[in-house]
Amino acid sequence: MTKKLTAAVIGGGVIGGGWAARFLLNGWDVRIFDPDPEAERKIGEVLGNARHALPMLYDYAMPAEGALTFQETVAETVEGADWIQESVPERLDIKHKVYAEIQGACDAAAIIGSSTSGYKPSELQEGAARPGQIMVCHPFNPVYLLPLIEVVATDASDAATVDRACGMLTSVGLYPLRVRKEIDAHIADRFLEAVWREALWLVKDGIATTEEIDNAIRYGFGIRWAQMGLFETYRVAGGEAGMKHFIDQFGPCLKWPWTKLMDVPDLTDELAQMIADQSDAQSGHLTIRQLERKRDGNLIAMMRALKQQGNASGRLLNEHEKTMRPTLEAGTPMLSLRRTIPVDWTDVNGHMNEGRYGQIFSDASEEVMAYVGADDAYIAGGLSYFTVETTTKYLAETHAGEAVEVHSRVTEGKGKKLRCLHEMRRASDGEVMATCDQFMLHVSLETRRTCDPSPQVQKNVERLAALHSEGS
Ligand SMILES: NC(=O)C1=CN([C@@H]2O[C@H](COP(=O)(O)OP(=O)(O)OC[C@H]3O[C@@H](n4cnc5c(N)ncnc54)[C@H](O)[C@@H]3O)[C@@H](O)[C@H]2O)C=CC1
Ligand SMILES: C[N+](C)(C)CC(=O)CC(=O)[O-]
Repeated sequence: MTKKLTAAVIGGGVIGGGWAARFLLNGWDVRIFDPDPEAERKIGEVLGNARHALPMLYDYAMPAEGALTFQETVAETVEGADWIQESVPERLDIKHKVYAEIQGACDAAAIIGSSTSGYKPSELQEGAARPGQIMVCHPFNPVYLLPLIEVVATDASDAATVDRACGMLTSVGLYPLRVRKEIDAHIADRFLEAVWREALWLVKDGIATTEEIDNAIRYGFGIRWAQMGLFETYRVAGGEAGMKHFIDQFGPCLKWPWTKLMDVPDLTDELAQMIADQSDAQSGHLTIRQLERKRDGNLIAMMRALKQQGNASGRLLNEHEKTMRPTLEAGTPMLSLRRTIPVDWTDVNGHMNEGRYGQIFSDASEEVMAYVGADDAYIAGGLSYFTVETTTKYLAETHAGEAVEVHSRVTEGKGKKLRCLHEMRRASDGEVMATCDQFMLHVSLETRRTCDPSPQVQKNVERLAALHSEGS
């Protein structure tokens, strides 16, 4: 059995709360220290969002949540922890003080990651008892959904420890991007700063409002960036001649006055007020919590689309999900599927579309098939089952964010025939929400006609049918 891991989160604001949720929902125990008397409430709200959102990304149930505790001191928070994530305000003096407290009580083998947006790891390590223990692990908001973590180490860092840190990040569904050389603001924040600077000029110069700038991003290049990034996108934009042609064509523009480059507009009270007023006009009708929910729903739908395509962050989700696939156990009925209903499965009536029930019962039957030996390798060998008839009953409404379980029984299993009765139940109270009587026939994938299963699969199906008829 693998050891249950413990994370210590120091600073539980926007980012610390997101880290806590990411670890907790992946089954780690989490201890938090934050002197803010409101911290528990604020983290509770972030956790509420995360519990609703993160499980929707996956087609299997996530591990059981870890235990969450709030501590009174840094020392009791970090003692014995495997991972310590510092997310205190972006001030070097505060960070140094916190590292001294952390290193006075934590294990020497623990990872200390800093969420810093801009400091170099060598700056963080200055004056530390064990400098090599501290590395930048820079996340993106919301940490519970966005996978990128920029990992930046120094010559004082032990390479094996950095590798171990990256492995631990991967195990909770994150994407550690190793930054080769330390630099202010790592990689991604340099882009964000450049874009932000340009946007401030466009508002100040009266060229565009905050809403128009957001539209320029979300209706255009913002969608492209999520799937191909910058260089692959521009390679395609070069046409058949690719990147070289793109550079020949657009290279000269770099010298034209298209951007303000390093100029920073004076953030006067007047400019700050103008931006705040435009932002209020654009989004002031929604609370921050409502905007967070809207953001999370959009992110989930987009990432699930990439998951289906197996690209970018979607490929990472597919890899991570493999670690969640359960091993079925024979029972009457057998628990064939556990999952959360994603936001993109609902329809005009605000509940799960009937087509998705078909998906759920089909996924459940694939798990039963795999259990009896008709697994991926068997199918790759040219044999499988096809569904020829289903009768589905819809008994209760199913909503996005609800966790459901499918319990399956083999009600007929002879020769080419395999019949299952599936019940989809709400995980929280066991209420049966839908049933599906599914009749399948064994087929050859070469002839696309029925044929007998392999002797082993036939034996397994018969055994399961006998077991399930006893218990029914
Ligand atoms: N907000 C963002 O978009 C992002 C922020 N970051 C980085 O994450 C870090 C934290 O930023 P946010 O969460 O946005 O700030 P925040 O202001 O939301 O949270 C900071 C938290 O630290 C707590 N704190 C203050 N002194 C402390 C101490 N001595 N010990 C423990 N907790 C203490 C505060 O009470 C507060 O809850 C910064 O280094 C920032 O650069 C990284 C990625 C994105
Ligand atoms: C604005 N910011 C520098 C704090 C942004 C980040 O660090 C990353 C993010 O989530 O955008």
